[in-house]
Amino acid sequence: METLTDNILAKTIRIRPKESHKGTYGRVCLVGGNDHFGGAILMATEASVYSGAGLNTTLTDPSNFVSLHSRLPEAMVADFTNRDELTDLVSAANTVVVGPGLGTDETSLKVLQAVFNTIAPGQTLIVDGSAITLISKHELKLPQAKLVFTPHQMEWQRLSGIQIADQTDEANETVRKQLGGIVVVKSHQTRIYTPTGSFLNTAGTPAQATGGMGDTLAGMIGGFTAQFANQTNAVLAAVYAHSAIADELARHQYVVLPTQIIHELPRYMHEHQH
Ligand SMILES: NC(=O)C1=CN([C@@H]2O[C@H](COP(=O)(O)OP(=O)(O)OC[C@H]3O[C@@H](n4cnc5c(N)ncnc54)[C@H](O)[C@@H]3O)[C@@H](O)[C@H]2O)[C@@H](O)CC1
Ligand SMILES: Nc1ncnc2c1ncn2[C@@H]1O[C@H](COP(=O)(O)OP(=O)(O)O)[C@@H](O)[C@H]1O
Ligand SMILES: [Mg+2]
Repeated sequence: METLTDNILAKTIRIRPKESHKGTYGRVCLVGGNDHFGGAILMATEASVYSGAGLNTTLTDPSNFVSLHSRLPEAMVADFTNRDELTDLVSAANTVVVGPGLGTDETSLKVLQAVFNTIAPGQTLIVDGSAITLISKHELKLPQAKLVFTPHQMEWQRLSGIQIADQTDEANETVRKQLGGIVVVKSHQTRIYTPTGSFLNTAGTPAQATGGMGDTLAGMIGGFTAQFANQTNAVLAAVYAHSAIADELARHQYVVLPTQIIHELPRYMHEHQH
């Protein structure tokens, strides 16, 4: 198991070429946010926008449209129950993030199945939060795509069947192989399992233990994978940056809010571009 350091940022965050435009930096489609968990998809979307993804569209419950637009005019919105719009927007994306605040009811399940039926093998699909719980509950068949799962330990227990106390590297890696793709098992020391090796994130702080912190990471992984070519490095860099920014803020703060991490992203990425 390799420990992540800021080397991963230098390997990943590129100085932007002059000759470029929003299309150069990827399209992200974020799917989630029911009528109770609007904040989750708002934070995920804000994290993707502030990570620098060129175009961001959020498929959510219409009750979240006004709050999303008033906070984040950069993002586009659409109703996640509109099947035609979902198909068009998911198909057009480089990266799709599904799950933050999606919920686990009948509508949530239909939305997730629509995403799974639309996604293509060349696209990156970040599977977070409620989407992980739904897959576990309904034993859903996974689509062909570049899959990135971002469970916390309880969600990983549901998805993998491995009890939290038994989540050893060996057991986690065995299930990752069965699932395919990358698995980010989030905890106070997040572990990332990839086809090319396993990584330990020793950055991060208990000041991060607050709702929305994982939704924010999912959006960052969305923004990083959409604009940086090496998908594994993009995931690793997002995990590291999320915690390293929190560590900076926690030097002077008892608690670090997800939105505070998001707002530091443009400055932090500027300092670490190569
Ligand atoms: N503002 C919002 O709208 C928020 C919405 N959220 C959404 O709420 C939905 C449910 O997610 P939750 O994670 O709250 O609920 P879950 O029921 O999936 O998991 C939470 C449970 O797991 C336990 N647990 C064990 N180990 C853990 C670990 N290492 N990290 C975190 N929890 C651990 C917790 O104690 C808790 O009982 C998701 O879709 C999520 O995106 C949450 O992110 C909270 C904020
Ligand atoms: N004590 C801690 N130390 C370091 N990181 C933490 C700690 N507690 C939580 N985190 C981080 O916060 C995030 C929580 O994710 P998650 O539980 O999915 O949050 P939510 O679903 O509420 O957005 C993960 O990235 C996790 O690593
Ligand atoms: Mg979560």
